[in-house]
Amino acid sequence: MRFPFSDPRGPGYPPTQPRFARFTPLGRCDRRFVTSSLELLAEARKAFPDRIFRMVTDLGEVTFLPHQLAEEIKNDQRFSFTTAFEKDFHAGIPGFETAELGGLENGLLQLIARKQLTRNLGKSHTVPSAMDYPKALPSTSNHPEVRSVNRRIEFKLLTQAAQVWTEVVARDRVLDIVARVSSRIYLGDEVCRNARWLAITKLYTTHFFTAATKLRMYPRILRHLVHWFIPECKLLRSQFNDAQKILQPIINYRRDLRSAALATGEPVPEFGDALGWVEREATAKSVDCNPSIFQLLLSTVSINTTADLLEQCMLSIAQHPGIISPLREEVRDVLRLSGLSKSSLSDMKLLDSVIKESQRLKPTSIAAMRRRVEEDVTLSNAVTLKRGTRVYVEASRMWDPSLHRHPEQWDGYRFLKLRSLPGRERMAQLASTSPDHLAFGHGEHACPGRFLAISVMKIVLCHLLLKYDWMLSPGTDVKPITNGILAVASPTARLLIRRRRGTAVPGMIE
Ligand code: HEM
Repeated sequence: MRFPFSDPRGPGYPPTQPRFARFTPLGRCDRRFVTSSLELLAEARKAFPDRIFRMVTDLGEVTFLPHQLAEEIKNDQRFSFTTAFEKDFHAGIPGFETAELGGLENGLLQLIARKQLTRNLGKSHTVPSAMDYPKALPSTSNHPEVRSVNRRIEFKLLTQAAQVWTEVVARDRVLDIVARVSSRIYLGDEVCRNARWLAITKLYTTHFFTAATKLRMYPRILRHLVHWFIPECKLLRSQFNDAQKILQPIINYRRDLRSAALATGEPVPEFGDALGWVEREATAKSVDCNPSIFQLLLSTVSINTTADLLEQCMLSIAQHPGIISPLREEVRDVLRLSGLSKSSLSDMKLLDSVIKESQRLKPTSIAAMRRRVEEDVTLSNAVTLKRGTRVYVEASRMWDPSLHRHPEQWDGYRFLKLRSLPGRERMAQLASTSPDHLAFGHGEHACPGRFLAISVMKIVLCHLLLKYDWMLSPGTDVKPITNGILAVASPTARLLIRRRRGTAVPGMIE
């Protein structure tokens, strides 16, 4: 496999004025003609190994810390994730309401992600739990309960059941599945099949990032005015209004039910989804929270990130078809033994390794731990970072030859093998974070939704591996795209997919 971060426009593309224009080791050097942000970061790292350097980026000037400092800053309150997010995503400007809540000051989102979403993975109102049904029921797709579960959760890549090869755009199909599954968890049965909501939840994040980037091209002082005229910002506002129109009646209905129950002394209904949890937690903490904004924020942090890694994983598997049989074998063995449950998902160690390896080569961001320095800080290497400095930590350990053998190659067994080394078992797991693997961040702000994302990805992959064959469409472009700090799986990659015969496995929904 080629190193995936090469310029998506292909070799020989003429050097352009890059988004990242120059880097300076705290003010010394200047560089101009580099073709991609990834190459520029790599050059800077080579020039200043293990040192701090600065770059001008689409976010303004950013200071990059070497991975050695990740541990030092990871829980330091003077490095704020909140203000970095607010400033980068225009909190306070209409349409960017999620950036305000994204400030995450009230901690509601972290709380829901950490406490409710992770803890309730095994309960009946969440999608993963829905897989527990078949365990307790005869494993036949004709059983009415199984059929109803099947209707509620659709893991279909193809609408038709035909066993013929059909070409699909990987991104579209994967995003579809993740949006449906996530909406089922976040909003319950009422909304998860609402086509208008699904369209919003799939597109909002892309519009959010595009609009934010466009707006950043204007001086901060003008942004409160110009956003009214930027088409992407208009689109964001209209999506926000549409989301409110869809969600508010449900929110009102639930509130009415609760008030009626309180008035009549009946038990107050509990709603086992994120819409219900956030209302309850906000009341308990006495904080204001607009549930529609909360849902959009949840979509922003979770749906595209999960779909992106899932797509990258499917593409990697398609590029290495030798891994498919061992994966199917592992999934089948685990399901036969213990059905689909939270603990059986952790027994799928090869699957875990395959996803982690796909993430290692193409994380969602080429640098990690976005923070803003809130007061002057002198680091252990005697460098002082001034208040207001925007900081990232270098993620290059994931491709470091001193850490990984042939780091440029995809090896689905890499992290499985690492598990067998004394002292490395925990670090080799997909959910673990460390300065060597920063794809979920690290420290206090490390992604609290990763346990949910991992379960969702594993469940979807179990279904896909057992029910479908897939391979790359001839000539399709699988190269990821890097845009500034972001890296996304190829948005145009096409797969050939077909339904498999005779895939019934005990403990698995047909
Ligand atoms: C494969 C999927 C995902 C990836 C790759 C991912 C990645 C990340 C990363 C890199 C961070 C920043 C960490 C840091 O700076 O130290 C983050 C933060 C966060 N993520 Fe995720 N994420 C994913 C899925 C999810 C899901 C499903 C949820 C929610 C259900 C979620 C909720 C959050 C929240 C709330 C934060 C902010 C944490 C804080 O401020 O303390 N993420 N994520």
